[in-house]
Amino acid sequence: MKVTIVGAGNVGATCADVISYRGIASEVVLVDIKEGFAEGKAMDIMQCATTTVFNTQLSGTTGDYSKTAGSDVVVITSGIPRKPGMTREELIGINAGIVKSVADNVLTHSPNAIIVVVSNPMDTMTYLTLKATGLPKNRVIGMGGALDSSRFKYFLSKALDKPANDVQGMVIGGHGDTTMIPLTRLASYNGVPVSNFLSQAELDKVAADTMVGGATLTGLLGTSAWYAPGASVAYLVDSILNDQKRMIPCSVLLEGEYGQEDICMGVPCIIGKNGVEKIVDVQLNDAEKALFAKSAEAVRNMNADLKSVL
Ligand SMILES: NC(=O)C1=CN([C@@H]2O[C@H](COP(=O)(O)OP(=O)(O)OC[C@H]3O[C@@H](n4cnc5c(N)ncnc54)[C@H](O)[C@@H]3O)[C@@H](O)[C@H]2O)C=CC1
Ligand SMILES: O=C([O-])CC(=O)C(=O)O
Repeated sequence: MKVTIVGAGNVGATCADVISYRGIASEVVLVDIKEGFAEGKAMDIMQCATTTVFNTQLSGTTGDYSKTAGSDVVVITSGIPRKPGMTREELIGINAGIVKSVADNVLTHSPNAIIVVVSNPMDTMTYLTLKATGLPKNRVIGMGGALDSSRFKYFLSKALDKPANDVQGMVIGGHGDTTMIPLTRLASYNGVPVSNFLSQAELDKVAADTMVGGATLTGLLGTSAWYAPGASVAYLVDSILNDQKRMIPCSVLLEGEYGQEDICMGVPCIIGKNGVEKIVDVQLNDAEKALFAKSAEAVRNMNADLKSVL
């Protein structure tokens, strides 16, 4: 199975690294626009093959998309990340043009690929990719909810003082500082509702910390995060390539689901070899429905800015 990752920067290279050492794909091609950068990242990761023990074949190219031909999955991480104090939405001006041209290039050589969109503002970039390529909706998947959910579980585990892998939880809605919806009502500690252990004030703090999880890391690091983002993309790619049919919140085209039309937003999806195989309809309560509608309004306003590129 072959994966192309466009953008060999922090997130793209971390994703390639995780895919390799976990043996998720047999071949990974990194593409970047910066001369020699993807080649260098691929060589550096390949030199781990005998110490972390993997057989994945990695290569890099500066913009030669013929090397990506026949990819099963293409991950788009190309574009700029935010700096402290910025929102993801402020990246649209530069990233929209990059994502659109990259999507065209990859499809020329891999017409059957499933595309995973990572570049921010991710929900809008996913919508752009879908509209610009005309691909069926099962083949364009925005990655955000997997990451936001892993952060949610991290903050829950800290509040509970229990291992993160014993915590279940999900974040839906937009992948933005104010648009994410951590579903605290449905989160559990090994199947027991977390409200059995945490007060409403503690749960509210977990939700608030989750929503600004990316901004907090950007403030600490000076650029946005990459370890958890790269690993989250690899987790999603694994479910596609190995047909695991995991339920993962992803940004996908909604056509009436969750009361929304013509918008890509985070909802729980079954992810398998066909990409998005099913959107799972979770019964939200009235407060959650209102948050989802508000989140959709913000994402829709952002999508309106795509008029110049679409
Ligand atoms: N959806 C999500 O959950 C997350 C999204 N992101 C987003 O992912 C994107 C990448 O973030 P980082 O890897 O940290 O940035 P980075 O700056 O480390 O890497 C981006 C790479 O894209 C390359 N690039 C730019 N234009 C290109 C083009 N036309 N073709 C090929 N390569 C091109 C750059 O040369 C650079 O190496 C950002 O937009 C960031 O906001 C980051 C983390 C999580
Ligand atoms: O915060 C950012 O800009 C990058 C991102 O999407 C995340 O880490 O969640």
